[in-house]
Amino acid sequence: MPLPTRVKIVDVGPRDGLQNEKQPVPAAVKIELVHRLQDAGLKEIEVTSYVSPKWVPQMSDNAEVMAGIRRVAGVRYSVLTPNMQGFEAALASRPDEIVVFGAASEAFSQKNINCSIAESIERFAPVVAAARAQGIAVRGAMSCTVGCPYEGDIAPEKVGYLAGLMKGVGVQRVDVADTIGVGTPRRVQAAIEATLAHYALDDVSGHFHDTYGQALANTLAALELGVWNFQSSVAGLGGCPYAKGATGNVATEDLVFMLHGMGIDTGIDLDKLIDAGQYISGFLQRPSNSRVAKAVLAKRAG
Ligand SMILES: CC(C)(COP(=O)([O-])OP(=O)([O-])OC[C@H]1O[C@@H](n2cnc3c(N)ncnc32)[C@H](O)[C@@H]1OP(=O)([O-])[O-])[C@@H](O)C(=O)NCCC(=O)NCCSC(=O)C[C@@](C)(O)CC(=O)[O-]
Repeated sequence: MPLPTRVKIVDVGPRDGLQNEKQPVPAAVKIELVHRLQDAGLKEIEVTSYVSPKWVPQMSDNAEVMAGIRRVAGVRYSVLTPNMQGFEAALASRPDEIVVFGAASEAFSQKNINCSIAESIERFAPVVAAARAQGIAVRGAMSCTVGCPYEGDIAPEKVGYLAGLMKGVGVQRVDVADTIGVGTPRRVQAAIEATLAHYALDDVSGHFHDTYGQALANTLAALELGVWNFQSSVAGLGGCPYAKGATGNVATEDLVFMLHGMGIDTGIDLDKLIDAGQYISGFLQRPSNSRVAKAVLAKRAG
């Protein structure tokens, strides 16, 4: 399969990147981050989540953040909605896309959303139907498609099973997420292939955390299968509250550098993206996790 010539990136930094942050991040900072990402050319941004503020306090300003962003035509703003309560709350903020999120691991499903895989699908079904009736796109995040912090290795069959359930309730596209970053290229390909039994190539994206330094290799493995949608996090921000020790997604800067180096178009201005990463890293008072950002900043400093 020839490699794709263009790639679409969803920056999940404002949501996945910040949800686990212990220090309060004011809504104004999150809004500014979204603005800087869109100014850098991102066409899809995962802004926030409508989940329980007791479970994920950092996202409790969801409505304020969504109300504060300056929308740009052609940019898709997505939010996570695990159930009807979240969807109804999100509706007022007019997201372009909602994300239901399930797991290929029973244990992770219980820890993350307090229900079994089967129950999660029952919760998603009315959310998906309501969103589609309102003309809102629906994405499904599939966590732990390679490994789970509680169950260990996850077989591709479990990924295929979840993808089939997502498809069955009308989820339009799905993310193959390596939540704890233990995936290696061939195992990630197996998870993607299991998903491709239910979804077309154009509707499958890769979401790779970089905990074990495998995320770019896994991206290349996904590109080899023809996947051209990916999620990443500016400055490599992030981690999941229910996956201890898991670090952030692959840094968007590193992903863009690799893709541009391979002649694959992303529509993103790397310098502006690095500035966006510097903005949030400056606020958090720690260096960016992006190796590319570190290298470029050192070069800029002369
Ligand atoms: C899913 C729930 C809400 C179920 O939580 P639950 O306790 O089973 O829900 P419940 O229906 O029994 O309600 C209990 C309480 O939660 C409230 N509640 C119920 N629903 C909502 C809602 N939508 N928004 C706000 N509040 C809500 C509800 O009002 C009630 O409040 P109380 O009466 O006790 O004051 C809970 O488990 C939760 O919020 N979990 C957090 C999940 C989360 O955000 N995880 C991180 C994101 S997933 C991720 O990072 C992985 C991903 C996507 O990036 C891909 C990857 O890398 O793997």
